[in-house]
Amino acid sequence: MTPTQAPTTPTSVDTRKRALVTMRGVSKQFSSGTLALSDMSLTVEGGEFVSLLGPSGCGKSTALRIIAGLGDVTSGTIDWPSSRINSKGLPEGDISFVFQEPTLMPWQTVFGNVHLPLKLRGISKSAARADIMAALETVGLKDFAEAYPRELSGGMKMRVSIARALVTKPKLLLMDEPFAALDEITRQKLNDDVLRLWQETGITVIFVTHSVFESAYLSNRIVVMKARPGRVHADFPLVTSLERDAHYRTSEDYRQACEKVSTMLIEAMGGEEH
Ligand SMILES: Nc1ncnc2c1ncn2[C@@H]1O[C@H](COP(=O)(O)OP(=O)(O)OP(=O)(O)O)[C@@H](O)[C@H]1O
Repeated sequence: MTPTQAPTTPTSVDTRKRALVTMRGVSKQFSSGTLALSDMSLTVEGGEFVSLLGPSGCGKSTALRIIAGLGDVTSGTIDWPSSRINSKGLPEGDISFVFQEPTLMPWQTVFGNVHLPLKLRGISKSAARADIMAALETVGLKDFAEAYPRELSGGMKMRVSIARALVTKPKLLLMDEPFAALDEITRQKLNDDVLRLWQETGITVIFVTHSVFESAYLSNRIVVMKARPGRVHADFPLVTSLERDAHYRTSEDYRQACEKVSTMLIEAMGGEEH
């Protein structure tokens, strides 16, 4: 993947697939007493790119972690209708998580960092080499395999983190504000990278962001959550016949998409502009 090429139109991807994951009436109360989610229901279909937005603290990360099996529900269910379930109650085939911080091991090279998920499964570096190099090529970092994290920019570190998430060839990629700490130009480049990745692999993406602009650029579906306790406030597709590229950012379709997301977000916050 070359970061300078513009991705083709996401709407050309066939999203009329079966439900991949369904949250039904999910509530989550932490031991501190905080009710983070209340009766949240959401179905994500295979091949979708869903952005999850909402007021700060409305439970976006909690929802993502619950989908990833990183936290229990207090009530409700998470179903994987089109997958076989393993002994941990998770679907066979991988779910990968990309966090806001790249969380790389500083003492390991880029290659070693991307190897980690395969190493944890007992796969040696030599056996994993082809998959690691393919993941690095996907994010445009093939030539940096032997570099250490300290030698990389913030955007490159995030690319390594994405490569590490992709190396297991997951069917679901969960991204929790992955680009929030990056400068605007790097963020836009990584947006294009992720779009291209989504189109090339057919992976399903659930992407948490605070950015109306980012969600309107990336997604083919937007889910806006209400203020805590979180649940779905608005859920709508974003359809355009345009390529998502620099021209799209100045188009009427994009302006309308931003306006709609923004309006729903203000509604979800209780109707006031913050
Ligand atoms: N481990 C935890 N223990 C107790 N409370 C928690 C825990 N994790 C999150 N919370 C609380 O649950 C609520 C939802 O948090 P969460 O991080 O899911 O929200 P968010 O929408 O992702 O927030 P932000 O947009 O600010 O990142 C918050 O009030 C938070 O303080």
